[in-house]
Amino acid sequence: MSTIAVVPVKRFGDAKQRLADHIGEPTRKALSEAMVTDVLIALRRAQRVDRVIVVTNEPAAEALANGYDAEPVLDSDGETSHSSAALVGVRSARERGARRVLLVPGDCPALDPKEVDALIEGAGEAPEVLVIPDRHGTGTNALLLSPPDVMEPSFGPGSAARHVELARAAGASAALREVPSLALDVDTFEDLQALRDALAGVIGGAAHTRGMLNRLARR
Ligand SMILES: Nc1nc2c(ncn2[C@@H]2O[C@H](COP(=O)(O)OP(=O)(O)OP(=O)(O)O)[C@@H](O)[C@H]2O)c(=O)[nH]1
Ligand SMILES: C=C(OP(=O)(O)O)C(=O)O
Repeated sequence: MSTIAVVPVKRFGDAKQRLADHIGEPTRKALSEAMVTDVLIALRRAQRVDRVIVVTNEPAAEALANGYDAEPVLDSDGETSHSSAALVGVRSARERGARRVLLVPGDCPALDPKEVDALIEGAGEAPEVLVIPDRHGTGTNALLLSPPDVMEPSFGPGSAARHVELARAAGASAALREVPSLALDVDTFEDLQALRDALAGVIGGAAHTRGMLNRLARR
């Protein structure tokens, strides 16, 4: 069954506003770029992901997509939200024959290709939605949608429980699946610390983000 990963990426100049009190704009841009790079490298290594689509209006992210075997797709004008960018990607994935879509954020750089493969291998029969929560258990970091249009994503606070409800309302089976490397998105300065601690415990992966974290630690 063809699985396409969809990675929405905001313009780097607008991204990571919740880090603005701690990190200046040039470094935030560089960090965003490093994280997207690591996500694309991990997805390229995942054997169960047939194709990767990056939804973005950011020229640097478009270039990264081209460089890492992904396909850039333009977001709508004004990049209205994570959920609407995800929908743009789902539509493109369906046009390319996807039977399943994995929505992955560009700010989960610890992403482990083996965990991605295990998630996809463990998926059941469609219609099904698997919700991968953040480390707090309340937000959603990834969604595995089978078929891709089984429901519309609804990211934002409290989205893990909401996604389960929406899936069930659409007549699909729905479950939360904890995927450790997908729990670590970077929204806040505390998330950066949690990521740093987690990466210290594993060898390999997230090379670009590790470099940025080292730079930040030296400041
Ligand atoms: N293409 C696109 N991607 C988005 C949009 N909003 C969020 N994203 C992406 O969705 C993923 C999760 O986004 P957030 O966790 O909200 O990150 P963020 O918007 O950079 O962070 P804040 O500015 O602090 O809200 C990241 O990969 C973002 O780049 C959007 O409007 N368009
Ligand atoms: C990360 C989430 O949403 P947003 O990208 O809108 O912050 C979420 O739903 O947990």
